[in-house]
Amino acid sequence: MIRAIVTDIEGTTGSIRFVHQVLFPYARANLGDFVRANAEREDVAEQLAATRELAEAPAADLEAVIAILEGWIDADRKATPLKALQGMVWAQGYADGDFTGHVYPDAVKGLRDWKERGLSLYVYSSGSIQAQKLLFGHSDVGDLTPLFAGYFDTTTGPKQEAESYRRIAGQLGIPGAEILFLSDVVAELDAAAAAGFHTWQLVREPDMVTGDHPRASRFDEVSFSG
Ligand SMILES: CSCCC(=O)C(=O)COP(=O)(O)O
Ligand SMILES: [Mg+2]
Repeated sequence: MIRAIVTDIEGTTGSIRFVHQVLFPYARANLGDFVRANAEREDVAEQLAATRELAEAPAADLEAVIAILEGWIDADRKATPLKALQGMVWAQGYADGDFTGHVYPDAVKGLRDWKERGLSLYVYSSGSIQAQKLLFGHSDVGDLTPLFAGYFDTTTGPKQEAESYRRIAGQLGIPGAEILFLSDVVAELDAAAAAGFHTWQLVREPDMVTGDHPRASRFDEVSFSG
């Protein structure tokens, strides 16, 4: 019996294209100037220090740290300090109306239906919690944040490690066997399944790697008891 649903974002609730062709290029174009202008801000300084530590570059000056972060964007590295800074940069883009968060119409309907059925909905993305709230708060169809009971990011752990899902279940106070995890990435689904979660893979693009998880191309194809 499923009581809670935890969903990935990129490739699951929204398109990979939006993340890679809108969000990441916006961050790539604006992160340097944002960091230069806000390096003294406490939350920014904290992430710059975390970047130096993760990159094992304690003596890196500001320009060197920016170069490290830009390299991580190019490599799509899910590094927690980069994700935190990207969220801060995207805030400006959403505020200026440069873009809205892409959410598939079937995902909007599915999430609304599941919430109406009494399920608790959560997000687990490599994007920071701030970035998740921005995307759903400024979505193509308006503010979807009232749908969600909570958010998890890589501060809980990497998405491809079972321990991260055990932590999520622990924080929710719900056994993994009563939680459904949705993602497009098999390694994430494998990790969730290893923690006892139910899983469905969203296969929204051609030629995607698939595994041993039930597959759906839309949220209304996802079925479970609960
Ligand atoms: C929160 S929107 C930006 C998504 C992002 O930065 C990312 O790396 C995609 O991660 P996901 O875990 O949603 O596939
Ligand atoms: Mg994904």
